[in-house]
Amino acid sequence: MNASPLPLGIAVTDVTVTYRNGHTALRDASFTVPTGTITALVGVNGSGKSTLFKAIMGFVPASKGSISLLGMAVHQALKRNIVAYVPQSEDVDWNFPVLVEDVVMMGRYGHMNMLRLARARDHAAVEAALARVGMSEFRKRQIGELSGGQRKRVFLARALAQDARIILLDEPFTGVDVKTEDAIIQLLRALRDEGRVMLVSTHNLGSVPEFCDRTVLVKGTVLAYGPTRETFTQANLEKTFGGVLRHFVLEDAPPGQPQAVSLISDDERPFVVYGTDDGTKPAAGPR
Ligand SMILES: Nc1ncnc2c1ncn2[C@@H]1O[C@H](COP(=O)(O)OP(=O)(O)OP(=O)(O)O)[C@@H](O)[C@H]1O
Repeated sequence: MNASPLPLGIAVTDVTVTYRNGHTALRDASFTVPTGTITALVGVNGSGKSTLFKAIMGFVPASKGSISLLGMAVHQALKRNIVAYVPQSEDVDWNFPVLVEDVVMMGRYGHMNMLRLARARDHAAVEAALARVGMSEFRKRQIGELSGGQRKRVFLARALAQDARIILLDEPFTGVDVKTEDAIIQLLRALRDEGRVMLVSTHNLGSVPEFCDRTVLVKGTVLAYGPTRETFTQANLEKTFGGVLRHFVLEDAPPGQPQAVSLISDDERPFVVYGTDDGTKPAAGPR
């Protein structure tokens, strides 16, 4: 007998979000994310990525459409601690005096009673989460005393302490060195292999084909979504980024090298598209 299929990790259907000032940041956005995947959320500044995260977290209401998380409505999923949000650095007050271990303990709040008294299992979860992101020795540090990469790891540890099945990461690589980025990617892969869902907004286009199974392209709505191989194409990226995409074509390569190379760069790591063997035009998609 076949096992019944797992519910979709995230299903967003025809979602429109209008802020109180009347600005519609997302219109009729639809996409799905299966469980056990890392999905990139890609788009220019102001295209609606954070708005999508806020709608998934129930911070802003959708004026139209529906969102389901592991088959549950958002409010049910939040109640069951299924979803965690790792915020953009700019959204955090780093001057707030709080220790690293206290930030990670916040991930346990949903598992505690109203008095928020941490029990042995909460301390154990915090310890395990800090160890997993390599931050155990920083547990007594003030959060404001950490580097950008260390801060990201602490917020990821908070999501792990929560044992969230769906983790939303808002630009986790901004201000992070390549070594830390690689360490975060390794961790995300391990979490994917445990069957969790990671939705990651990023401007590091070059890293997307490397570690994201799927991609959602956003520009005030969802333009395209699906396996990265099919979605993350030069044509789709041009639609998504329009004039702001820096697109260089390097030609006249030496013999034996790809005959044309396009560098598509939004911000940080560029996305490299190698040319066809006859050297006439760049092939879309990573190699
Ligand atoms: N609270 C708000 N009230 C009104 N408009 C908002 C609000 N928050 C965001 N917006 C607007 O909604 C649009 C989408 O913003 P959003 O923050 O979702 O973009 P983003 O894709 O996350 O951008 P970035 O890459 O810069 O983080 C923008 O035009 C923004 O100015």
